[in-house]
Amino acid sequence: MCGIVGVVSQGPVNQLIYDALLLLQHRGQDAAGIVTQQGRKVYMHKAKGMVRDVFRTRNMRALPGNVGLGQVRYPTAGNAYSEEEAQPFYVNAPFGITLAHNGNLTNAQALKTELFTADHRHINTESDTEVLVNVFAHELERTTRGVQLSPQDVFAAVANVHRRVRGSYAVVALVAGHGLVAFRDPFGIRPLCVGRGPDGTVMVASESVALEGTNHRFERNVAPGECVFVDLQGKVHAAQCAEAPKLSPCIFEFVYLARPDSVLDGISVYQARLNLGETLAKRVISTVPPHEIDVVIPIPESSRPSAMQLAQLLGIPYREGFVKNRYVGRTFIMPGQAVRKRSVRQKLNAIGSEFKGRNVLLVDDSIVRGTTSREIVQMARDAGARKVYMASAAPPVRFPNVYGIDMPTPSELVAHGRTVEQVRELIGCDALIYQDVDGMKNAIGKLNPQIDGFDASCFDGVYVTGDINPEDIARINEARVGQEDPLDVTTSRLSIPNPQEA
Ligand SMILES: O=P(O)(O)OC[C@H]1O[C@H](OP(=O)(O)OP(=O)(O)O)[C@H](O)[C@@H]1O
Ligand SMILES: NC(=O)CC[C@H](N)C(=O)O
Ligand SMILES: [Mg+2]
Repeated sequence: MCGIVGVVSQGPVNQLIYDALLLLQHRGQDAAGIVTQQGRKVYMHKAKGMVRDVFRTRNMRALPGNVGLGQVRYPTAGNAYSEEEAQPFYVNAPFGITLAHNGNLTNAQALKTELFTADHRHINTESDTEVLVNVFAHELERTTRGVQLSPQDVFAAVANVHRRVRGSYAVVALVAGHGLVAFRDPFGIRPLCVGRGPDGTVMVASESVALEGTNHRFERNVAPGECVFVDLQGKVHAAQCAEAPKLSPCIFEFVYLARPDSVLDGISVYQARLNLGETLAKRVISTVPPHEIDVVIPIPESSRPSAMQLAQLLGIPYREGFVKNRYVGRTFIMPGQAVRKRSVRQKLNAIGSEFKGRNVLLVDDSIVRGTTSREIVQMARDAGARKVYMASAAPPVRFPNVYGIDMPTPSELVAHGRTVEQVRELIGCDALIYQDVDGMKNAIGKLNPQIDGFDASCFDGVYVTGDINPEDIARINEARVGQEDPLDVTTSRLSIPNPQEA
């Protein structure tokens, strides 16, 4: 996942894009970039780092114009440490196109070969986004007659993109001198919505929080497969460009990725997490009698709504036992296991009095590599807890994700090939309670009956695009180079020993 935003206004947009990116920072912490357009000239600044570090005053001054887009990156393809793979990407023909992408193409390698042999286009990085911008540019070149670009030309090009590209992609692109293009893959795996400001400014963004926080009224979601073209006057043109669109958003957005104050595809992320807490409470009761739990403690940040609801239903006090260092970012989306592990201890610290002599139930939204839970259980014990129970508001993560979450290797996942009891042993807690897959789907799905289903592939191994096999997963993993922390002196990717190998 990454955060993307695009804006068409009648006044300067650099600060507005910056503000929107700050509101989307939780979706990507590794690199950030902004592109603006004045006349036919395009201005760009992108670099590695968080939004606040990437854009200094001098960079902001060098981003003039009333139209633009931006991105915060969480790398899932290519080289995490490479500045040149930060987004947006630029190609000069046709018209001058810049593009930012949230998602992951599953046929990027095949497309790269095809782009070279059939379309005579050179791809200079390992980024799947560079592949995507070149496919879009090539298709736009083919569908456009003359120097004027009509919305129909754009829609025809996007329809061809859908035919060639596989995987997940929510996209914003700027066609210099013409306008802003936004589209979503035919399954709507990654989110994208449109809003409008009081002065008529049109904004397209990954999450509604970016609209709300910059004083734009949410108007609608971009439908799966749909393309929205906003011309330079702010007029919105839209068309369905996919042959068989089906709304199947990624369920992990609701579990962890998105901000709780966002509403994605008609579902409040906060309400989704409350509902997960409710169904999890029922599972806790059947494993640990509530009278054996003295206190429910969330693992900040994302698990809070689920933990709160669970505690209320069980009638057990909810307490804040861990304090989060607000200057450390999200650990899961950091590249490299060593940096993630270090960060858990830097990020969370226990308040001893909440643990001493108590039986505690720790609640997290999800357990993926097990980095957080293993450290946290130990911290609870060190702080004097008598019994440490652990509950996860999501089911075990057993399968790789190929749609824009950086977990492509099964062996990285603590629950892959292990029973719940084996995971419990590894994490070191006294009982481990997981949500079940149907419970999760129902808890979230009932909030919008119009959703056709979810991509829940990391939980159930069913990939909505229907075309993923083990070779694809291996290839996608290979395409993900340089994700290890350069400071990491250990050789192993996962520091948790595999009991089957022991
Ligand atoms: O099993 P793991 O591999 O450790 O991954 C799961 C953990 O990572 C995330 O937290 P993170 O610190 O990224 O963000 P948060 O502050 O939003 O909870 C998530 O909320 C879990 O706590
Ligand atoms: N997480 C994402 O959406 C990543 C986008 C793109 N695949 C990249 O690696 O830059
Ligand atoms: Mg967390």
